[in-house]
Amino acid sequence: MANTSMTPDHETTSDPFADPAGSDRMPLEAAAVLTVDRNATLTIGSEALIVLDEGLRHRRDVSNVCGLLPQLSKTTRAIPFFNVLWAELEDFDITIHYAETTSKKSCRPAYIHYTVTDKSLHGHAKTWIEALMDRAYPNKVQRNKRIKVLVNPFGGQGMGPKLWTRQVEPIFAAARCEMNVERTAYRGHGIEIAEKLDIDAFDVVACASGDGLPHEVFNGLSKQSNPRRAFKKVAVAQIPCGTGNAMSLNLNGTDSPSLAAVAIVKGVKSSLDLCAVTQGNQKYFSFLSQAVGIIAESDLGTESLRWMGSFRFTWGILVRLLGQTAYPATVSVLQETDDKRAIKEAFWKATREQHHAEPYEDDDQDTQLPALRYGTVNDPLPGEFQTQDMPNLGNFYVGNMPWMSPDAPFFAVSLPADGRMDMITISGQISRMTALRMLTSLENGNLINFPEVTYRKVLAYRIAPRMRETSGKRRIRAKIGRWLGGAAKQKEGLIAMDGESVPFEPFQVEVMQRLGTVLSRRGGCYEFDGPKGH
Ligand SMILES: Nc1ncnc2c1ncn2[C@@H]1O[C@H](COP(=O)(O)OP(=O)(O)OP(=O)(O)O)[C@@H](O)[C@H]1O
Repeated sequence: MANTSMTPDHETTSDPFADPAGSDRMPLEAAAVLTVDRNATLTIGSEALIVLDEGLRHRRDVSNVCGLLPQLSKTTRAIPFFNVLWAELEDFDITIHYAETTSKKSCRPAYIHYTVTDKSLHGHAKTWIEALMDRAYPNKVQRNKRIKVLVNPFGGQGMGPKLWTRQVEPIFAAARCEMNVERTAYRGHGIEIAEKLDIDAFDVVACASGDGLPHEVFNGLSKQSNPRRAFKKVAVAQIPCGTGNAMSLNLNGTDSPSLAAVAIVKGVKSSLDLCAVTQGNQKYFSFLSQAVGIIAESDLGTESLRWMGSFRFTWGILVRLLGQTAYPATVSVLQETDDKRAIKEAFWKATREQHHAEPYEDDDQDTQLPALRYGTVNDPLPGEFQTQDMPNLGNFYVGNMPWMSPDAPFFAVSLPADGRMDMITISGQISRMTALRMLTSLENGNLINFPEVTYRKVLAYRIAPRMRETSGKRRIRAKIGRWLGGAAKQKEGLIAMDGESVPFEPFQVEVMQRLGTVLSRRGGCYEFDGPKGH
């Protein structure tokens, strides 16, 4: 309970604790408590806003303090500052909007309304509201974000528009965000919208979709006349409404649309490495992952299992692991290290330092995209690349974020802006027992600790996948696997780029450090805290 004896004196202009900068704002200690009337006190605590309302004990009608009290006997409530969406004073009326937690996976907007009865408290109430807003929106968090919202009407199981209207829009509105909403009408529409976006009119593009639409938005921004500035100016965010919601899991820390909405409102602008991909004559950007082999098939080859939701991905892997499928390829890599101990140490160090990191700076003077340092997939292979033929490759997976789906943090030591991609390769010939152990350890981020897993930090790579040979037993196993795994018979192998299918052809990738901008809940780091084991 708050110490209500701290109630400060009324408004004063000669406060001994006054801000030395000469602002007329009262220091926090003085502003911490506001007695609204005889019974109600609002206190700015260290972690939360504490509401004491003794009057409610005697009141039958509590509807005007929506969401304040689950039971009449309870007269106090702590609202984390993170959940405070907006606070304002109009004449003598205080309204505090906040996100009320309704379950582990959802919240809804609620508000508290009080009238300041002691008129002489007006000045203090104003200062108090400002102090509360400073706590609710610390330094690096922008208020009143101007958000371009893209809604994919077919995202996930077609629930996108409903989730947006019911769970997200009311939270953005309560937080006084400006919104401009547009439904995507066809594949590639997100690219066009982002390409033509007035980057001075918006701070954020939020995609109510799976990971496909954010991928399109990054690529649309790259086509702006001043792409470097577009990337810096506009943060890309995801409102998780798809089947693959990795971006939101990693940056908002949730795949719940309502909780993600609060994370976006409170999101801190942060840099993100982007991967420049060349394939054939195409050039585009990938923000999340590139997969050849088992993961691509588990992601793209399980369309008929959409009813399983995100579990279809895990199921797809499981079935294929049991089939010991190999996906042959030639892989050329410019790697920084494959020393797992060094990789983990660098991760912990970066994570510790993140707490003292400088705020995001938009000081990039360049206007155009950085040139490709290693050429395209059509150029001769750069001398620094090390080439390996991998006839028994089972899993080739490159990621830029830890979680690829809920409970699947494949890239446990991935960092958002280290200028490195995390590359995992696993042989297709590991025993089924080991494969199962890997799958069950995945949740804790311990895949990296398996000796059978090669985990590298890389700057660039090229991969030329080949069709796999299927004969005898393998063909039968593949058939059973396809049937169980929900895959149609396909002539070619599959490559997944941010979860979307691209042609089964060689491609080359290089990382462009800090090129993209996103919103992150804690600022500059992902929500996964690293491998749980060691
Ligand atoms: N109106 C539309 N009609 C058809 N396709 C669309 C439409 N709007 C968006 N798309 C496309 O749908 C693709 C997938 O989008 P998104 O990721 O939002 O959905 P999803 O169902 O969750 O997919 P995933 O399973 O890849 O996560 C994107 O490539 C996007 O271009």
